Amino acid sequence: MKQDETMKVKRYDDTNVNPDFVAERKKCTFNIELLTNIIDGSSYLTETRRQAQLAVLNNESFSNLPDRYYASRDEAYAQNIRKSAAYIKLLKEDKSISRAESYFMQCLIFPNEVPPFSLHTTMFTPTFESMADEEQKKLWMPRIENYEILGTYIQTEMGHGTNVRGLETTATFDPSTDEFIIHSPTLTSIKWWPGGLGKTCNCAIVMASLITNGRNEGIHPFIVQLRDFETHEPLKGGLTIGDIGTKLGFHGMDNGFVKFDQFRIPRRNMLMKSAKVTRDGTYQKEKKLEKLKYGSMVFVRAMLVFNQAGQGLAQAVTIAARYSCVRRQSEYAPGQEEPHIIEYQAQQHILFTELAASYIFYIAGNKLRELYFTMNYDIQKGDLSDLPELHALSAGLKALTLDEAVVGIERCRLICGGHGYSAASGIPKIYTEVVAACTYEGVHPVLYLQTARYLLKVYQAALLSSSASSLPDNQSSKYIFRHLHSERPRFHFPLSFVEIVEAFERRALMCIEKASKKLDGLLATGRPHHEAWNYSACYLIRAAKAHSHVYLTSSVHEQLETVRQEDAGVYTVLGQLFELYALKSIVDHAVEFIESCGITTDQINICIERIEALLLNIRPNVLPLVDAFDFPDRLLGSALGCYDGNVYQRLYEYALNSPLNKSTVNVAYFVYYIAINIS
Ligand SMILES: CCCCCCCCCC/C=C\CCCCCCCC(=O)SCCNC(=O)CCNC(=O)[C@H](O)C(C)(C)COP(=O)(O)OP(=O)(O)OC[C@H]1O[C@@H](n2cnc3c(N)ncnc32)[C@H](O)[C@@H]1OP(=O)(O)O
Ligand SMILES: Cc1cc2nc3c(=O)[nH]c(=O)nc-3n(C[C@H](O)[C@H](O)[C@H](O)COP(=O)(O)OP(=O)(O)OC[C@H]3O[C@@H](n4cnc5c(N)ncnc54)[C@H](O)[C@@H]3O)c2cc1C
Repeated sequence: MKQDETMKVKRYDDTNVNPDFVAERKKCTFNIELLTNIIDGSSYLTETRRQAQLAVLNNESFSNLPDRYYASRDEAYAQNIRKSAAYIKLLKEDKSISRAESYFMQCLIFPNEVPPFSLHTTMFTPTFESMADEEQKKLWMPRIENYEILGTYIQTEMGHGTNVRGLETTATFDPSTDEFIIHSPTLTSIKWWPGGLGKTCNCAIVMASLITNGRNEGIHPFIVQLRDFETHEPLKGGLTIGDIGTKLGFHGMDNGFVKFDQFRIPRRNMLMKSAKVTRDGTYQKEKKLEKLKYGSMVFVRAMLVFNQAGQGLAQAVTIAARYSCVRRQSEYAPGQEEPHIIEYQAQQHILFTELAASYIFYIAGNKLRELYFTMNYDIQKGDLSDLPELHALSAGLKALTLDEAVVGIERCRLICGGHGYSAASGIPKIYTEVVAACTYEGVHPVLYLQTARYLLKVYQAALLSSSASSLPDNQSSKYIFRHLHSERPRFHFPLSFVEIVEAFERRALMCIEKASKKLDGLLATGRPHHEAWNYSACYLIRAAKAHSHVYLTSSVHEQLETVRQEDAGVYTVLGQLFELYALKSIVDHAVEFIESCGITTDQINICIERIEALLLNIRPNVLPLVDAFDFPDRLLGSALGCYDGNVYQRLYEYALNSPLNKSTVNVAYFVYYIAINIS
């Protein structure tokens, strides 16, 4: 990105800060900037992010409506399109903007929004790049890269989302014209949900069952032009396209539907890297590359851990923490001034455990992102050996972190009392965006079961081997081999960090063993595999969750070991957060830890006591710990969570701006009440 020295503005306005915040910030015991670097991934990424954010803040084309929470759906969509056009123009003009910079810019231009063109970058382009052959890339990529083609990813249908093999849309090869005919044969086969499909995108990757020479060869990707490049009208020849209507959130996004009625596309619009149909209709495929077609789902799932679970929860926590340091309520000691609500242990327990979780998801999410890019490099070159690991890890972690994050966001809203329920708090918006990610890219029971499927395979392999040497070091399931044939250690309380990681591993191994036994037991009674699998689901899901917890604790522990060499202050606070998250999880799943680690209920009680001690340790650093997330006020969009802590003034301004306050007597009240009473 072109650097502009003149645009260096002060990040935070330190004038007019609530005096309570000034006092809170003075208690800080660690170097905030270092922690920010860890959250971002490096000091370089922190600087990159800040520059990108400044560029957005200083560009008027990216400004929001006076108040985003009062926008109707039409206005929200129009605003997103206006900002998208300015953003895409900028990306086209300044080719030096890197992928990371554009990502950071996008987050701030569209705070807590998935904008209509986002499917173009997150799914359409990656799927095309991964599934098209070289000739197709040469032909299409220049127009995809310069946004002349704006694409979405069309997979889900009204009747099928999870069961991808059950999709009904067909792509039948017609050798007489060298074309595929895309068709929606039933009401339930209408494509439903794709982001940006309703009004915005002009092209799409469409997943459909390929039929040639009378044989159904299964689901394949096709690139399909949907709209005229000049007029933007839907193409003639058999397309009915529209928006699917209002949802829980995503108001600025045109999730859409499309019904294909014998719509024709050239044969070469089938993406032909791993499979192809020749001119005479012969189908050929390279079996080993078959699973590449699921690749973009793996990508987005891996990114959602830091992007939605980590960042979403961290934003809600920032808002709740700042508000808790401003809000005073209830008489703590007779005759004394009301304390800030942060002083109540009940408040601290919720707030600090969610603060800890947000750090864990952020840091583990960053590690997963790095792992994804490392492994995907080989995968794209045709070595798919790491794909099962990456798929299992991204599916389980997407599910676990988002499951925990949405509960955490809601808990943050609740501890803000009545003002948490106001849109002005910013938390309802965060919730509706993050909870969508629990559905898109795969519902969680299904994803956990995918992870469990992989774990059982690893477990079977471990039973047959006594060493882990056959598994590469980056395999998160290596502990299964390591612990299967080794003695369980005696755990000492309070647990050391190393013991914490081993406790999570032992618990996961036990859950995997139990799931395997359950499945084998049902199979032994003569049940068919699919039935035995179905009635083992509760065990299998527990195993997948426990395994995902292993990745969270072990990857953050690895990060802690690095930090230990660098800075004692940051190591201490990060260690407290790590311990708090881990101990709370142990207490929440006490039965599993007691059984797998040979620990006692008394030792669980030691964990409970230790949690209370950690709340006291964390208390002085609470504002600095959320400041370290470094969220600009514009990103949070919250009257309760602003950096300066001037909560009440902002709430009042928000209310004064309510469209209902434009008149003193509302027209509807006049027409339906006063007028009727008069007549
Ligand atoms: C710093 C800068 C960085 C840049 C950051 C970018 C940030 C991006 C952030 C993004 C944020 C927001 C964007 C959001 C946009 C919204 C997008 C929404 C899009 C969608 O929702 S698209 C539709 C998604 N649909 C689904 O997810 C469907 C879910 N269903 C499944 O996945 C199915 O369960 C299924 C896995 C497909 C089952 O199919 P099937 O029955 O055929 O498969 P089996 O169970 O028999 O398994 C077969 C075999 O394949 C393996 N496998 C399954 N899935 C995958 C996979 N994804 N990858 C690899 N392998 C897979 C499975 O394990 C089996 O293997 P085996 O036979 O055991 O060897
Ligand atoms: C905001 C949003 C954006 C989206 N964007 C896109 C997009 O851009 N492109 C696109 O193609 N799709 C998109 N989707 C669709 C999304 O991917 C699907 O909704 C999702 O994969 C779930 O499929 P489904 O809705 O058919 O649920 P179903 O598959 O019907 O599942 C319903 C429930 O049944 C249970 N269930 C189903 N199957 C199983 C099983 N095998 N084992 C155990 N339990 C099961 C689960 O509890 C599940 O929650 C989007 C969805 C949303 C909400």
